Amino acid sequence: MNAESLDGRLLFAIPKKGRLYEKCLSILAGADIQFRRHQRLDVCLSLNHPIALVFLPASDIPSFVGKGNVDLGITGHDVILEAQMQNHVTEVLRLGFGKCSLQVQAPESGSIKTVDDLAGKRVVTSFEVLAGEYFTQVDLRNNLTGDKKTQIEYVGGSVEAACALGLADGIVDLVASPESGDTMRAAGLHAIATVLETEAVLIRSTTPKHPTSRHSSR
Ligand SMILES: Nc1ncnc2c1ncn2[C@@H]1O[C@H](COP(=O)(O)OP(=O)(O)OP(=O)(O)O)[C@@H](O)[C@H]1O
Ligand SMILES: O=P(O)(O)OC[C@H]1O[C@H](OP(=O)(O)OP(=O)(O)O)[C@H](O)[C@@H]1O
Repeated sequence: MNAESLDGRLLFAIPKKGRLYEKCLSILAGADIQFRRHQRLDVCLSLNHPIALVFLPASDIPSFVGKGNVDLGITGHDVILEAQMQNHVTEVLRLGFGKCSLQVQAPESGSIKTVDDLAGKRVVTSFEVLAGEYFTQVDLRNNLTGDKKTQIEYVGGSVEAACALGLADGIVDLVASPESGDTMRAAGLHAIATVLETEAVLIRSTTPKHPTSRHSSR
């Protein structure tokens, strides 16, 4: 595949794996967007529409869309805020799946019952921007400055293991809503605050990079 084969096509980013993947495939099927995904190839041309599907990590989609490298995408509202791309993408439609809450959690058996109990301690998360913003406010109201401030540490996954392993006093992680919380409970954690509610959204670039050029040959 080369750049010319994308000429005249709408580029549509889809999460390549994970929690949103299967639902996205259902949406494509429901819209009769037909494609054949070859093994190891992350760009596929639709067989019946002037569309190219680009399979990307959910966390990269806000930046690809926000910078105008692709035209449309599906990802989580949480991921857009974490990537700090909210001023560069427009959320066109809420999709009603991928619903979950980003929550502050602590060991159920311990003494931490509120976020103020966690202030100045160690928090592990994959959402270091959102957790950082949240605990900046917590630190301010607890008058914590300098090296007294809450320490936010990034991990790429399996966040809920951090407390049991002695890496953290609390975590910030996603909990499915309204249903599950199974991962949190299995790790002996309980939620003490909600940072935000999120779901999957359809996004487009607020300022498309090439508003006409790629589609000019149509
Ligand atoms: N348990 C869940 N229930 C519903 N939606 C979820 C859940 N966990 C995550 N999501 C949504 O799906 C998005 C992608 O999360 P997922 O865990 O699938 O990441 P991933 O694509 O596997 O990437 P990574 O490799 O970084 O974990 C999240 O940002 C969130 O919007
Ligand atoms: O409320 P629950 O139904 O238990 O879902 C919550 C879990 O789902 C997500 O992780 P995921 O399973 O996608 O894997 P990850 O931890 O590797 O990101 C999230 O990070 C939690 O761990």
